[in-house]
Amino acid sequence: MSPALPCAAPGLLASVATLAEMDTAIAGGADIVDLKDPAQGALGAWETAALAAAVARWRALPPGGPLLSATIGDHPPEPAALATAAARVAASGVPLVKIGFALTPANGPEALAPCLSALAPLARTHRLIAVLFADLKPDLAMVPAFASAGFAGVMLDTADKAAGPLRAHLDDRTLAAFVASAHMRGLMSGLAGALTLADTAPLAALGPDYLGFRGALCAEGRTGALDPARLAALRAALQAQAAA
Ligand SMILES: O=C[C@H](O)COP(=O)(O)O
Repeated sequence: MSPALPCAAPGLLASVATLAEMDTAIAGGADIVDLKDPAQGALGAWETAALAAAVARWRALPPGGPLLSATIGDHPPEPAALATAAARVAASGVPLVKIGFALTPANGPEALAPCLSALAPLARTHRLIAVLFADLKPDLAMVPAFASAGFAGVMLDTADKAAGPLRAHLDDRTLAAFVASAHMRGLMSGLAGALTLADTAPLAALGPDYLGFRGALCAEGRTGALDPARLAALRAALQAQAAA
């Protein structure tokens, strides 16, 4: 079974661009604080010094606080590129490292195998989360390969934030199958991709461990500032799912 987050409804992953936003996300009850620079792309990465500062701040929190994740940047599905970027982020001490695999029907399993081989040493020492992009139409039958490679979790997101939200690319039945496939293999599962408040109930019903948000947290688009009121509304919506 999945190393699920400590709540019945999905946890709330909040992507943050700065240390100040990290504090806001913690105060607002995020279950996973996700260090990501949205101005640098779908999985834009933080600089090394800022990552170190965030990890130090997270380690100083009292017990029972959120998990911490970080993205490694947008890279092609090439072994050296992914392994180098993932190693840099993992070296910061961040407990969850999110690695995007820009896989399409055309470059699926053939591209994935060498990437997973290159990441295997890191997967033995760190908790890696594979991110697949719904708008690239990846073959979701690849989920078991991440479990075999020692990953801790898989999530779906979108690469092109102008191309519509997650559920415009994959229907709920497919998303449910993705979540179930992850859980059958002991992988944490996450769903994201331009999600809004209206997505929380239908996606919570599919049983993922967490839902991820950036754009919905910002009043002026995902590269704008994180708005505590928007975070509070999403937090309340997920809590309502837990109570339902
Ligand atoms: O990991 C989650 C992402 O930050 C989601 O970003 P988004 O809501 O802008 O698509």
